[in-house]
Amino acid sequence: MPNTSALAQAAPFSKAERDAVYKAIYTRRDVRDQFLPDPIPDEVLHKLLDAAHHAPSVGFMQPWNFIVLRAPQDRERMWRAFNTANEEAAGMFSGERQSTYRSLKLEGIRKAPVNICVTCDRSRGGEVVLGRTHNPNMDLYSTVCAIQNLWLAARAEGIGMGWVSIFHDADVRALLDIPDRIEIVGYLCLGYVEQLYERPELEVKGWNRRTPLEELIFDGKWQGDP
Ligand SMILES: Cc1cc2c(cc1C)N(C[C@H](O)[C@H](O)[C@H](O)COP(=O)(O)O)c1[nH]c(=O)[nH]c(=O)c1N2
Repeated sequence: MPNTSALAQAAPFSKAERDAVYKAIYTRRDVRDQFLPDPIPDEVLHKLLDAAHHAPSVGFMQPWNFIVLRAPQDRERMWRAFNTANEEAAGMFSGERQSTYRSLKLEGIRKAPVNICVTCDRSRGGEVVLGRTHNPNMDLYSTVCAIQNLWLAARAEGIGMGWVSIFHDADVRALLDIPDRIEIVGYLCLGYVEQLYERPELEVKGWNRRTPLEELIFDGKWQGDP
């Protein structure tokens, strides 16, 4: 018989609590340039990482680690790796799209006082992991859930976060001493903010727009192709 004694009431959220959850979701932004230099106190950073650590994970595998970088010289080295990759990325667009790309700021590595590299240890659960037996990528998806928890908790604490993925994996690995068996999932920049874009910056700057939700919902089976 399952032991149900650990169950508690699923206490309903008050209106204010519900509003706060949606406020975090809808006003969260990817931050690149609005970071203030103020340090993030250790206890606040710990709260954010603990929120990340309470994300769901396949088989309760908790495959994540958080490499925290604060030293300006460490962040400077990461920025140089970004810059190399970003030059290559710019060259992959042509014409006006390339000029727009070059005008975008796509990271806050040096401006944000804290950078965090989030990794996934694919071997943490042993050979066979509950829920991952038929799709090994579930551990990576779990790690992304942790990053989203971190992003929303940061928003609630007045801290902006930006995800930077314009790197060669090998550069990040070498700079942070990450062994081959560990997957690099996300590189994040965090710092206090006073201002945030009301809409995604990439929309404000004409790079892309939000797809109407109705176009993305299918009834019963795939209906995306004519
Ligand atoms: C996996 C992944 C990777 C990246 C991003 C996001 C995610 C989920 N985003 C941020 C992205 O551009 C942003 O989320 C969207 O433009 C939507 O904007 P808001 O997050 O709503 O502000 C991002 N932004 C950026 O400026 N440089 C980058 O390298 C990346 N990389």
